[in-house]
Amino acid sequence: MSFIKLDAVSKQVKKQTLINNVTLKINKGDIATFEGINGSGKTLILKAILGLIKTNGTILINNQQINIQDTYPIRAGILIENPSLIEKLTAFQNLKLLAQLQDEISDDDIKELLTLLGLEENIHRKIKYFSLGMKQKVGIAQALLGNNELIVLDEPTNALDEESIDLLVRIIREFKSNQTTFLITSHDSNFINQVSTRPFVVRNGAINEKIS
Ligand SMILES: Nc1ncnc2c1ncn2[C@@H]1O[C@H](COP(=O)(O)OP(=O)(O)OP(=O)(O)O)[C@@H](O)[C@H]1O
Repeated sequence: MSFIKLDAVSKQVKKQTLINNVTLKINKGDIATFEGINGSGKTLILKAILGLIKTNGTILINNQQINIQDTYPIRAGILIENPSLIEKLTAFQNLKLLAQLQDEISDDDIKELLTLLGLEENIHRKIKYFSLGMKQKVGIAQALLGNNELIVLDEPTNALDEESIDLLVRIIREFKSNQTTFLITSHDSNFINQVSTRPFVVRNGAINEKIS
């Protein structure tokens, strides 16, 4: 059984086709990547899979149909577009807010994750003093926090330097070994080549498997 299954998924707004008849299957533990130019439909496809936008067609997660008003059937960590952070709180406090929604995340887990992302010196610093790349790392930490079955990262390399991208590649590979499933959009083919186990190309809202 596929973990994520899309069958003839489409979205039209004012006669414009934004998602064009997408059919695909993703297995548990896959790192599925969606590569495409600006405006090709990468973010919309992630939003559709997460049940954040209404679409035609069928989206199944663990064989359960997704509807926008329903509770999402699995635990998912999400970074879509810009990280949503409270500027007057510290990196630790921002993650703590999220951790409180789940039972089993300790303060040490939060510190460990921020350290893993290279933010150990800034754990207790307010977000308003963070650079763009540092904010992006806290956004990535939000998505990685807890025991998520699915992690969705929309353009995670935005604002990251080369060294930080290498670090992110290592972290994603490490999570993959725990059978976590990733959906990642990027226009950085070098990054995609390093992490992807299921590369897709998005063009005008349509998706094709990337042939290497
Ligand atoms: N709510 C909406 N209503 C109408 N059009 C929309 C809406 N949201 C997105 N679009 C359009 O859908 C297309 C795909 O948008 P999407 O955000 O998925 O692109 P993307 O591939 O993620 O681009 P980028 O790399 O710039 O983030 C774009 O042409 C965008 O203008």
